[in-house]
Amino acid sequence: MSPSQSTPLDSYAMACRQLDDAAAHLDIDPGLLERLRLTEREVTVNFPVKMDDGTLKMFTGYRVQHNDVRGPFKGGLRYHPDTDLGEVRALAMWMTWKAAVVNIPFGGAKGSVQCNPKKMSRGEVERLTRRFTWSIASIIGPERDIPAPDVYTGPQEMAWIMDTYSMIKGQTTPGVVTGKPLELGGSLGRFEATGRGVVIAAARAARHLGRELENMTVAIQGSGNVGGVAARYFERAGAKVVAMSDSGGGVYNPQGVSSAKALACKNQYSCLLGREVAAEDISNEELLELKVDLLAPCAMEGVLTEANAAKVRAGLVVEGANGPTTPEADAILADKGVLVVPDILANAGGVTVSYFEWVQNLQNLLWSEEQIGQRLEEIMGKAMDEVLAIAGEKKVSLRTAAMILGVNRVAEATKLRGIYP
Ligand SMILES: NC(=O)c1ccc[n+]([C@@H]2O[C@H](COP(=O)([O-])OP(=O)(O)OC[C@H]3O[C@@H](n4cnc5c(N)ncnc54)[C@H](O)[C@@H]3O)[C@@H](O)[C@H]2O)c1
Repeated sequence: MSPSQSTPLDSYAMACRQLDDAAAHLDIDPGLLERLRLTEREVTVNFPVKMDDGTLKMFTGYRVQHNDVRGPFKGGLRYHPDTDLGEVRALAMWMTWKAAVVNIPFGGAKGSVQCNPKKMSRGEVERLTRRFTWSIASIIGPERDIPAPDVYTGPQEMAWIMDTYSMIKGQTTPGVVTGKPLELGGSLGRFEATGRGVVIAAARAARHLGRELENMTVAIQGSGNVGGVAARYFERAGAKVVAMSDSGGGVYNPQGVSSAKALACKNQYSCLLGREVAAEDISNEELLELKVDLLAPCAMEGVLTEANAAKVRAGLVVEGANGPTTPEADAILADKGVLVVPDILANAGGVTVSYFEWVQNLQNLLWSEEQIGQRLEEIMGKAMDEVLAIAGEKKVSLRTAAMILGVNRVAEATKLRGIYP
């Protein structure tokens, strides 16, 4: 497998390009660089699910394990009709660097199933989740590879994974997944962790620009786990959320959009409606080009591209989503003087509190919400400081600086371990 063989959706090529940009600042042996570029294991499974109407339907799922040199593989599980192996490879690689940037002893992995859960019943999603878990059970486990929620999966899917895995093993094994419901060993603060971390990163970045979040205007793409929670925390920090969106489009009001109302609307109608939240309806494309202080893409990858980056009017972009900015867009934004806080730093709150959840599961401990919040602030704050220092010293973007920090940690750990057998 090489970057040139990656799929037309160029997430993996994009991830490799970011790796090369960082490697240019590091003294890495070419063989080692090749090792870091390649994934360690890629599993594709085709599996049957009995649908509600009695028919049998085949689904395809992936689990890609990029690197476990610093600790067990770790990464989310996505349910999406457009997912493919190239996307999952990239997402797995980004997980490796992300865990290293926040200095947490995990490697990187990712999984996905090609499906549209919005068009499936709860029973169908449960059967799909359980059969997929069964199909990959031999390569996951609390000391091996620990999935977590990602796009269109959440605590309920994690509960089914935990239950299926526990049944296979003959013993209750909460540590096999993170992002579980609290009743099953989930951690306080895990649901909020990624969105909360986005706001911690945004606050530090704003301060770096000589500003505070208070009164800053914010546009958020995506109002799921990451975007929805980030909106609440931005409001708590005194920022004014003026636009939010989901896959169907967005809403905008320069005087502010109440995140509580927007999320209630989404709950009731499964979409955002301007008339319900006293705002104007806008498209996702328009949201990205709004005149705001801060733009937080919190949905899918590849939304800021060569085609629209020049039209971004925000001075600060904080990436809640993984891979929302292509390398071409990165260059355009840098030229315009837009500060981009990269995904592997900005959304690392999720993996950080996942680590807390895993540690609590392995030790049968329960930490308080206060402990979790405090440790999250410390870890995210330290990573932000380290990345800002590298960016200043080497005169590189925050993305390249974060990659330098993460890749170097993985490279050093790899050298120390050596090759066996
Ligand atoms: N959940 C986590 O802990 C976590 C951690 C780190 C990074 N991420 C990343 O954050 C992003 C969002 O994940 P999530 O967990 O919030 O998922 P989610 O399923 O909870 O929410 C996804 C949101 O994106 C919207 N969306 C989907 N397709 C869209 C499109 N084409 N245009 C605009 N909006 C669209 C959906 O309507 C929804 O509001 C993904 O890139 C994911 O990999 C998630």
